[in-house]
Amino acid sequence: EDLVVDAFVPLGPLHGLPSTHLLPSSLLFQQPANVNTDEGDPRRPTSPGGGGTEPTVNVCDETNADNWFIYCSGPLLEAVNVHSLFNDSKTFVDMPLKEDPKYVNDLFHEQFNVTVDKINRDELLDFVNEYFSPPGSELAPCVPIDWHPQPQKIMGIQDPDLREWALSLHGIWKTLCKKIHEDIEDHKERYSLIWLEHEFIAPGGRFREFYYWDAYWIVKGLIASEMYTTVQKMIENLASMIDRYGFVPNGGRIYYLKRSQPPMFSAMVYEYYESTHDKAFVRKMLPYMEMEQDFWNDKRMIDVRVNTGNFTVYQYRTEANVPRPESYREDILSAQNINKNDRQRFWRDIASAAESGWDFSTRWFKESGILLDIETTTVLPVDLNAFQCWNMDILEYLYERTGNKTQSEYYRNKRADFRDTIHHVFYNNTAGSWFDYNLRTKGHNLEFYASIAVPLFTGCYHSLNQAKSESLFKLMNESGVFNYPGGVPTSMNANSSEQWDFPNGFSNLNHMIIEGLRKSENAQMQDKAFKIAEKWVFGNYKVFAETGHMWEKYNVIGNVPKPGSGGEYDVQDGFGWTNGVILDLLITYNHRLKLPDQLRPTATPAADTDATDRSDSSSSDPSDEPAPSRSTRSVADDPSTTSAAGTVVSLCSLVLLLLSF
Ligand SMILES: OC[C@H]1O[C@H](O[C@H]2O[C@H](CO)[C@@H](O)[C@H](O)[C@H]2O)[C@H](O)[C@@H](O)[C@@H]1O
Repeated sequence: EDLVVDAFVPLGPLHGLPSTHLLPSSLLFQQPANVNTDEGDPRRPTSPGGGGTEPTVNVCDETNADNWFIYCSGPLLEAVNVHSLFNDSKTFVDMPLKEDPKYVNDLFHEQFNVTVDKINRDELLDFVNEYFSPPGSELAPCVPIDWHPQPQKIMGIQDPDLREWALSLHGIWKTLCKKIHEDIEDHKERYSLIWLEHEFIAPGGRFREFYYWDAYWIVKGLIASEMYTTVQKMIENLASMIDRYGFVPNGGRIYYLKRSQPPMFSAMVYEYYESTHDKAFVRKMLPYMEMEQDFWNDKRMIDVRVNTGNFTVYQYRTEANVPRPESYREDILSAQNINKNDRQRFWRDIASAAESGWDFSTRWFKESGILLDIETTTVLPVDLNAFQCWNMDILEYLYERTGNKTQSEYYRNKRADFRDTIHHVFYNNTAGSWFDYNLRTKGHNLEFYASIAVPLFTGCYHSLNQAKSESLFKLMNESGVFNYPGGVPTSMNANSSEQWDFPNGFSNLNHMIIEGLRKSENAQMQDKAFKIAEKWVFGNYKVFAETGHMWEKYNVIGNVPKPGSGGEYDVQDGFGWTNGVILDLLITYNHRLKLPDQLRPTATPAADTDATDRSDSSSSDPSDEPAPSRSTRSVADDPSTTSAAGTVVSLCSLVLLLLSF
């Protein structure tokens, strides 16, 4: 029954699923498009899949957005995805409305008074072109007011070629700077973008809005660029999110309103303070830091019983149990093999993985290692708890700096207790490291994930107990994760084809590992920190020299440099956290980092001599090639809209399928 009446959606390989899929009608709304959004209307949009056992919790609804029926759920969103108007599901939900949402919704219902499968695709595309503007058109480029061509710190980088490169990266802040058009403030209901007063640095590519945890590494880079006012503005933007919503959403769009991302707000305030000693600003931010703590304490804590007692820890767990609008088609397709009664749980675990920032990774999957077996809310994540431990530490420190002894002491005690909790729940004495804890298996996941190094980065262990950090180092060393030419991989799982797995290396994870080792008291670990920094910096440099871009993630294997791949969207360029990490490392090691001669711009390119990794890097799969950077185009011109040829193939498939019944 799933296959009867649908538009056909041939899609590329995704989450290890075969390459052609039909978007199953039984997962979608089974009602004419002619519904309205009034509470009392019995035909009011329900959740896709229906039939679930839980009440539907949409990612945005009438409680937090005036235009939820356009961007978060409903027949129009569904139709755009069923008919595959765009290659990337995120394109449509980022398109501003030209008229009021209710008006456009009513027009849509009038014009398409049929079930979604009967809608004519070309007419739908015309409709979208007529009533929506291109994604990103609500954002203006900007030059941050504190941008100077030659910041002192960057000019202090000793190696001339690395300094030149750092200046280029410093220049990219002007490309990634975004300012929301002023007139949007009076018409917020026409946008999925959440209004922000100040300009900000976006990650880049399809990520046009702010992203929460990305912002921490962007801030590190802005500090290297001596752009303290921009840092302040970015922090103020995030504080305004906490003020309005009680927490920082995953990103700056209304479809992110039911989930957060790793909590780095306090860490950004801390980094800003360490560079500026601006106590007045810290005093202003402390109430927001507290409010954010309330969110994580009230909404994201869970009790766990382990051998040594009962503890309460944090986990990633959103309430939303529907497909993510920015990945609507992907989530519908993935769910077709999930039992109807389990789909809401499945989508909640999907969105909870997105809250972790690790979307997606075998880290959240059962032993089978496939997305269909995702169980994010069964996992107690070591990195989140280590971040929270750091937040308590930062609160203690900043309260002390600003003269509030009582609160400082409160957080000192809280952090000391929580450090013990982390030990009891996450530390595995036999393996000598911290690991995620699984509530189903009642044990640690002993596979390597770069997240096990986060307690080292956040210093969440007794400072006198250096043996703990040394044994983590030993474990990582012995498991071979330091042996790859391009940096440390995210995991050692090579089978998932998810982006947060092998062979991808992410700059934020490599940065945390480097910083954790660098700040240790062990010379061998500090030396390893430098070696990883060299690999990461030189690998990024090579790829930049070759492609002219900084990428969201990198393939760490093989001497032929490559951007990363895998997951549900093309690798993106820009890229906020990548640039931030490189600038920070170039400043941290400004006297030590020396570009190898063969990488110098004047050098003849060296032949690739690495035979071991050649099989991976010489892949002839064209989809393996780095994706070209995207730019904003009108919808009609957008090459990402699916082709007429694709539709003909789809319709042929439909005829064949119907004949087979
Ligand atoms: O559209 C799919 C997902 O994209 C985002 O996740 C990825 O990019 C973010 C921005 O760089 C990054 O913070 C995250 O770690 C990446 O996995 C988004 O955050 C997800 O919520 C979204 O579903």
